[in-house]
Amino acid sequence: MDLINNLSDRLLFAIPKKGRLHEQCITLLRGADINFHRHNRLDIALVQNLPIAIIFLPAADIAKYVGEGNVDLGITGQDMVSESQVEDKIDKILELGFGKCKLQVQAPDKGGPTKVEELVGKRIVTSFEVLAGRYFEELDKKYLSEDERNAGIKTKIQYVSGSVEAACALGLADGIVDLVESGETMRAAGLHPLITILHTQAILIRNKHSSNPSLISKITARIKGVIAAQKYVLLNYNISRANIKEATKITPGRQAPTISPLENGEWVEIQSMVVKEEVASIMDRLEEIGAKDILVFKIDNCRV
Ligand SMILES: Nc1ncnc2c1ncn2[C@@H]1O[C@H](COP(=O)(O)OP(=O)(O)OP(=O)(O)O)[C@@H](O)[C@H]1O
Ligand SMILES: O=P(O)(O)OC[C@H]1O[C@H](OP(=O)(O)OP(=O)(O)O)[C@H](O)[C@@H]1O
Repeated sequence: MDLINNLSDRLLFAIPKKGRLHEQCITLLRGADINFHRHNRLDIALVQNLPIAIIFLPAADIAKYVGEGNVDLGITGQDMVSESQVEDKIDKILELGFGKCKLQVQAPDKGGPTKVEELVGKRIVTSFEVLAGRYFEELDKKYLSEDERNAGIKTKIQYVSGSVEAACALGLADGIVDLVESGETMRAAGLHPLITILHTQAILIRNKHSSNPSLISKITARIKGVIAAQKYVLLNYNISRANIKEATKITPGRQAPTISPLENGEWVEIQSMVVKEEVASIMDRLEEIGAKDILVFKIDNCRV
């Protein structure tokens, strides 16, 4: 198939071709019924049921491509958007709730600094040279004297593309700036955090001037539905009429709970969406007020 000639009428939607965000992006698109087949090693896949082409790119490049308008829509980390300095060229459509982590300044446990200002004038290694550079430029202004600055002293930021955590052990750096989620990689490298520069998660972005806003709205609504379905479960239980007020305080629902009478007249059935992470404690509280037959249902997809 002539892929390139097939792209002209399609909305171009970039997702990370590998790495931390890749699998979740694929799951999200599948859940949104955006169907495509990626041929072996090809970085472009045509969507079969919508006029969209999925473009597989390094997460680090997606913000730049969307910002420049080479692609219309993309999923990448907020960190990549800030690092690429394209915030004025893109619209952030939606936070996606995965890829959550922090960009932190880190230093060696043994003999390393305990405060970030101790790194001023020293060597920092990072893949985030813009964000790290901006952060330490401010610290330099604050903590270096005018004489020191006039003498050309400043914190040195060196870019590496990966394995940033090895830099201190290799003698290349006094501190690093890198992403931390569980902290396992940091601890394994004998490092500790000094300060958080940025909180990040995966986001859906569009170019400010991208065409086909109605298709973008449709994709956004579908993705929102998948995210909400992952976040909520449906709770169903029976409760005596006397306890309806108390029960609806515990499960108010998104708009309001659905309350249906049971045949015996004294009891009702209540149905309500609840946040998945809170379901166990909500069930405990419902039991305490006498709820029976509490059932939890997974939501496959929804529009809220
Ligand atoms: N440990 C993590 N936990 C959650 N999200 C992360 C983590 N590490 C990175 N991310 C998010 O995923 C994005 C891509 O990071 P990743 O390390 O996968 O990038 P990559 O360098 O393109 O991939 P690779 O390391 O395979 O070359 C980051 O910009 C960040 O938003
Ligand atoms: O706090 P943790 O849960 O240990 O995660 C942090 C690690 O995850 C990312 O790297 P990744 O594993 O994606 O590989 P990379 O070094 O190739 O970017 C990041 O660069 C850290 O190294």
